[in-house]
Amino acid sequence: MSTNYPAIIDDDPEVITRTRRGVERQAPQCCPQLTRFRLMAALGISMATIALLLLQCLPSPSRYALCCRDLAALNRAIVVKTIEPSDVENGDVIYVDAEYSERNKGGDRVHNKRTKRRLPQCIIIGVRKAGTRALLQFLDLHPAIAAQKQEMHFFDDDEHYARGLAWYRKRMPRTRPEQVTIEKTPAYFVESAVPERVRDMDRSTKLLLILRDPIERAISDYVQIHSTKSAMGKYHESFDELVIDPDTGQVDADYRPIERSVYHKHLSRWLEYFSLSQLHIVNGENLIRDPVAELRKVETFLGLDHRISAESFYYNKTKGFYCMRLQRRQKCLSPSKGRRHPDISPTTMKVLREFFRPLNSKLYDMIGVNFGWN
Ligand SMILES: Nc1ncnc2c1ncn2[C@@H]1O[C@H](COP(=O)(O)OS(=O)(=O)O)[C@@H](OP(=O)(O)O)[C@H]1O
Repeated sequence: MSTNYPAIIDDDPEVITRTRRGVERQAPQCCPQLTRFRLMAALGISMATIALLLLQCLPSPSRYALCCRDLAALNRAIVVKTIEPSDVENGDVIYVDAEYSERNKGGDRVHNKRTKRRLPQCIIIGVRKAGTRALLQFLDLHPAIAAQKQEMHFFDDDEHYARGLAWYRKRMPRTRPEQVTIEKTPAYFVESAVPERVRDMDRSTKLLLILRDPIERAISDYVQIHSTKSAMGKYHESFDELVIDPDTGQVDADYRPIERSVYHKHLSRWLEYFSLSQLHIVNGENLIRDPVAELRKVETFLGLDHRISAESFYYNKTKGFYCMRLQRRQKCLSPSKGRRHPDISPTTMKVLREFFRPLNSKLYDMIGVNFGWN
């Protein structure tokens, strides 16, 4: 059964502007009166809140000191919240309009006594190029989820790991006790030291793994590498050249984009340290087609209420993907997500299908789910 998304299936009028923090997209400034009205309203609400706090401050000197601290925090929050969207920093997200009224879920800026930084109870372990960013951003719509938007590379990078769990914890967002902290680093899935290290942090950690047709994923991986090399002015062979060994005419299983797509091999390492019940596998193709249905399964896995609804999404025709509709702005993933794939020769595709067929069967047997990729 497919989800009923809002009827508006439209493109966004966008202009690109450059800010202190990089490139972002803004809606054209067509309604200055509206902007002025919003500013006045925000000012009015701030003044009223300050007046209320001052009234509470009057009765006792100790409460006066406490209130001054609250007022200072409130002041900082007003400034910070209006100038910077924290998750623009990772370059993976494009804001379609200019308003930064981020939901104050964990009290990231105003430190509520009930919030603190916690180690992640859930980790998106991979797999690279399968939709890990979309999964993280979409889950972050849930009020009981707080995501670290930057990839931490804590468990796969020896230097980071040597800094210890306290270092890692300090990099997590502040959360209330009932919230789930999530981080995503797709490299975790394929790096051999990681499963044991995650188990050593907390054996009850919940793992999310998003998978996609291994051939499509390998092509996407190639496109990512190709675009980095092109940006550096370096020559890069075609996918066909890299993937097929010219001597044997067979798939080069050591080529990294292929090796990373051999899911059953990497997963078996994780299953030495975690039970299958601690792992939820997200279907990457379904997340593109019907995000809400796929996210519902994740909400259930995490033991959370179903709070992410179709109202939070709209289909962006230009991008060809669902984007997020927040309170007063819209947000798509960056252009590096959803790049055009090159044409692959039918011979290469045939060899790849034959290569992956038995490997996919091994994965299906391991997890008891058939993704129907072949
Ligand atoms: N809503 C939405 N918007 C844009 N892109 C989406 C979305 N949902 C899933 N995807 C797919 O995400 C693919 C990129 O995967 P990752 O985010 O895991 O890449 S990365 O490993 O973090 O670089 C990316 O792969 P390519 O299409 O090959 O670029 C997308 O297909």
